[in-house]
Amino acid sequence: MSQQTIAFIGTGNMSYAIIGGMVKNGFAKEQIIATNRNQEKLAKVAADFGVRTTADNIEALQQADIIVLSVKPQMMAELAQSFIAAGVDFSNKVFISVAAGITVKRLQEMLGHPVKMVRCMPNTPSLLGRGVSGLYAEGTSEEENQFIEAVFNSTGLVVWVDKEEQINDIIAVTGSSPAYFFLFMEAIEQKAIELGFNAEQARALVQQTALGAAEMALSQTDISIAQLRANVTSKGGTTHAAVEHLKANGLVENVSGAMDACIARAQEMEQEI
Ligand SMILES: NC(=O)C1=CN([C@@H]2O[C@H](COP(=O)(O)OP(=O)(O)OC[C@H]3O[C@@H](n4cnc5c(N)ncnc54)[C@H](O)[C@@H]3O)[C@@H](O)[C@H]2O)C=CC1
Ligand SMILES: O=C(O)[C@@H]1CCC=N1
Repeated sequence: MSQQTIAFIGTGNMSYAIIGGMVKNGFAKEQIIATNRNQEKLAKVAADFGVRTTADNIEALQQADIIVLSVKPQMMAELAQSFIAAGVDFSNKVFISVAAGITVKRLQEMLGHPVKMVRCMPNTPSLLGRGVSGLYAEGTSEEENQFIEAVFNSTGLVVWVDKEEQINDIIAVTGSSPAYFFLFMEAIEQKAIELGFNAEQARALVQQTALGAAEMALSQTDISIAQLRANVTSKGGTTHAAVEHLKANGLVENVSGAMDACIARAQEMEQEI
């Protein structure tokens, strides 16, 4: 299994990050094929990682044992159709879809076969080896799952889920959530500028504080996140005033509502695509 060839079809942001992690973690470059319609993007992947590249999806499909479907959800049906039209026997290959909002059943319908299918929900910090990937498998062997786990371990933390619908929960908790943190950072950055810091200072201040807070959580897992917050919050002090304002204005309920909206959108996409 370790010598399997893996093809990334539609190597954009997400697959670029996964390939980067694999190469850094000792997967053979010859084992990895990246495709894209866009030659510039392909040239970047080739230059950065030295993996095999091609604009021909069918060539990659033929040569690989594992196919990572990594185009936008709305492009998936057209891609699957082109696989069928090429007349390649792919019924024994393992497919991994990183697309949000397309079920295994729907992917199999698109491909016209009950192929072995893994759904993966990664996130963009995978680029730095700090990602989280949720995995759900149907029809794969233990050996295949181990290989796939090793692939995604090279980009960060891996969590398997037993039920497919939990992939939508993973989207809310880790797939989309880097954007929630970025929004919070943007809000602090914007206010810092309003307070008179220049743009460069505001960016430096917010990113260093976010990194410091994340590293404190990472390095002190024996202390709850609530306690880490309490440790900043002096009784009757400034942090207390700020945190109470956020709470009174519904921050916690808002985050919960945002995550529900994320899951609802994934479910809606399952009906649309
Ligand atoms: N960006 C994110 O944070 C996450 C994205 N995803 C999923 O990953 C998938 C890809 O997302 P991104 O990488 O952000 O998108 P992206 O747009 O950066 O990458 C997709 C790439 O596919 C190429 N492409 C489109 N059709 C093609 C075709 N027929 N043949 C070859 N190449 C083709 C495009 O040129 C593009 O570079 C989506 O399905 C999304 O749901 C999953 C988790 C997180
Ligand atoms: O926004 C999206 O639909 C994708 C899935 C998770 C992150 N980006």
